[in-house]
Amino acid sequence: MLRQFPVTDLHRHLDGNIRAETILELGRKFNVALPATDLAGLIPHVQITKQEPNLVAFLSKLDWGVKVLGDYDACVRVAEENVADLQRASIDYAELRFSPGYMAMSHQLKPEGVVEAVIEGVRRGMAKYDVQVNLIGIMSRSFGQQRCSEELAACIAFRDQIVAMDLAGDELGKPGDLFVEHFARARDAGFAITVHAGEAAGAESVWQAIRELGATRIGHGVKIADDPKLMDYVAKHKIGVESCLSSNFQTNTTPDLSQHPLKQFLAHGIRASLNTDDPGVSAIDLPDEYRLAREVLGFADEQIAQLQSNGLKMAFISEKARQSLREKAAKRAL
Ligand SMILES: O=c1[nH]cnc2c1ncn2[C@@H]1O[C@H](CO)[C@@H](O)[C@H]1O
Ligand SMILES: [Zn+2]
Repeated sequence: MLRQFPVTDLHRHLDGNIRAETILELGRKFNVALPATDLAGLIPHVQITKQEPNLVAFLSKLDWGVKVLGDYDACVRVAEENVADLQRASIDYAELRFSPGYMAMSHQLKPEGVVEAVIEGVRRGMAKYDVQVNLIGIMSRSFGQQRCSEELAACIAFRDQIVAMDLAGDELGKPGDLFVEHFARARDAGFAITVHAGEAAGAESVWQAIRELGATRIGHGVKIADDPKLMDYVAKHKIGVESCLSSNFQTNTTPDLSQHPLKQFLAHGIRASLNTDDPGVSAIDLPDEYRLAREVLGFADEQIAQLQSNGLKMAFISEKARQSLREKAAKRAL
């Protein structure tokens, strides 16, 4: 990445970035029977070590991280550690997304309490580290409509501290049509909308997310490249595409990364940015993704700068905040 421009990560799951050491410690604390008692033994259960056959297999690697969240303090801790990790990855501004129901479910916590704890952890992290963070609430579609309603209600209860709502999880098993009412409520509450679409399912899922759910940004959107009309639409309407290279390889969405459509997106004038998805689970961070863009997609400085510029434009922040991020990066270049 180019240090003279702001570095953003707009698609980063806080609950897909729980450190393996923390999982071990919290597992001991809350008497959760983990599949291993040491780090080397645990890693294959909580990180991707080889390409997974599909999205759902990939997603199962996030489960141990949330199974050890035994109380609200544990949620505060992982949120604060997430902010520390941002600084380590040289990120200036991140949107951390999380699924309060998923984080709450193993120990019967309340989704509202999880939201409050995550806000507190991020607040503590921002007091310590030179990083700006906004939060995105996730509705985990895999657990159905009722659970998603509860997640939305928990986020609405903290409306002022969450910028957007997202839909994540099993895109094939739980299509977007099941969540039209949820997103109407989310938009009424004033949230911006980003939706995971065109990852496991096809271009029609992206059309649905834009037209029926009101998405102005799309998570992954790999399958946009299959539909020329959608390519034009996304470019014309400045729909932001949150690309995540390693994740797309590991979920088998893009079995050959050199064929990833990010290159076509940029060439078509689509506002696409580079992001991590689940850095802890994928065992990568943002600098690795920029390295892949150069080495596997052959990007030169011009395209790297475009990705960073798109990330800043897509961010769910005010113009004033955007400008202060630009100024911070420009100073660093002197
Ligand atoms: O790449 C992804 N695609 C779809 N859903 C995802 C991905 N990574 C994580 N989650 C989902 O997000 C929630 C936790 O934040 C969980 O529902 C998890 O399954
Ligand atoms: Zn994601």
